[in-house]
Amino acid sequence: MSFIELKNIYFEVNKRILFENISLAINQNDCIAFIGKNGSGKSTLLKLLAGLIKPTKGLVIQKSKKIGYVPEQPPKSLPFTPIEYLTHMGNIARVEKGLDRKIDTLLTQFYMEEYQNTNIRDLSKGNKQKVNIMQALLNNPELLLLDEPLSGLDSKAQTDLIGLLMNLKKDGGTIVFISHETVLLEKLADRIVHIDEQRIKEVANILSAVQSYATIECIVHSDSFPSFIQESSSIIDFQFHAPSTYELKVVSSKSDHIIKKILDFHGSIRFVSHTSDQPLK
Ligand SMILES: Nc1ncnc2c1ncn2[C@@H]1O[C@H](COP(=O)(O)OP(=O)(O)OP(=O)(O)O)[C@@H](O)[C@H]1O
Repeated sequence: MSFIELKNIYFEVNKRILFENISLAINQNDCIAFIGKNGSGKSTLLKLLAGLIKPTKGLVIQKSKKIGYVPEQPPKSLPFTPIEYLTHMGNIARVEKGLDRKIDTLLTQFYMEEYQNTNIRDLSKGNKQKVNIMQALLNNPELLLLDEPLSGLDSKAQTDLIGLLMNLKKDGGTIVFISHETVLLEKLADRIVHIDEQRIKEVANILSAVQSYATIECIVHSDSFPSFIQESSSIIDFQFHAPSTYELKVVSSKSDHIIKKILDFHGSIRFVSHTSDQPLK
């Protein structure tokens, strides 16, 4: 039996059909990424899995109730410190034993000890996002659902979080996440589900999900990894070649935008080609 299953789901919102007869079986220890363009329904599908919303028609069958959910928006202006907030959230999640210890461990794992008594509304976006993720881990979830977990995190925090998620996966956890970041897709996902036109389709890799992409070879001199590569959701893959030379695969329609970013970064373009890539059937 699947760990969690969507069966013949229809979902309608504001008279718009968002999903039409979709089914998806998720097994224990699967690590699945949802990809798709803005507004395709990724967050809605995650909320259906979390049981936060109900489908118009169809079934969501959950084997475990130990679900952690990381929403897209971190808490913004809560009048609590991380410790107070996590204590409230732990009580709501009915974490009965060892809540204080669990909170301490999470504060350490996320390098948040120095902010434990700072009001959440005074935290940076990245640190708010860390609190957002920590609340989902309080009850040692068997299924973790994350909506754009890397958003707002600096590259060190991103690497730390990816490490934490990889450990959860190694320990048998089941993870479903939405991310535009190729690094997370590459390191974590063993299944990629593309949401498009009210349907879902499992694809072999992220390149299979886009109709066409451009290859841009560029030279960027930088002591650290160029931030725009990391931050751009239009870059679907990259390789580092000779010193300072990068080969980027970008969504075709966004190639001009990425070329501008490279030039803004004082980089230079060596080569651009547009390829039509047929999606896998
Ligand atoms: N409760 C709601 N009320 C009205 N519209 C909604 C509701 N929930 C979702 N929608 C609409 O459904 C569509 C899909 O939204 P959703 O947030 O799931 O997309 P997404 O793929 O996660 O988008 P993004 O990549 O921009 O975050 C959007 O057009 C959104 O406005």
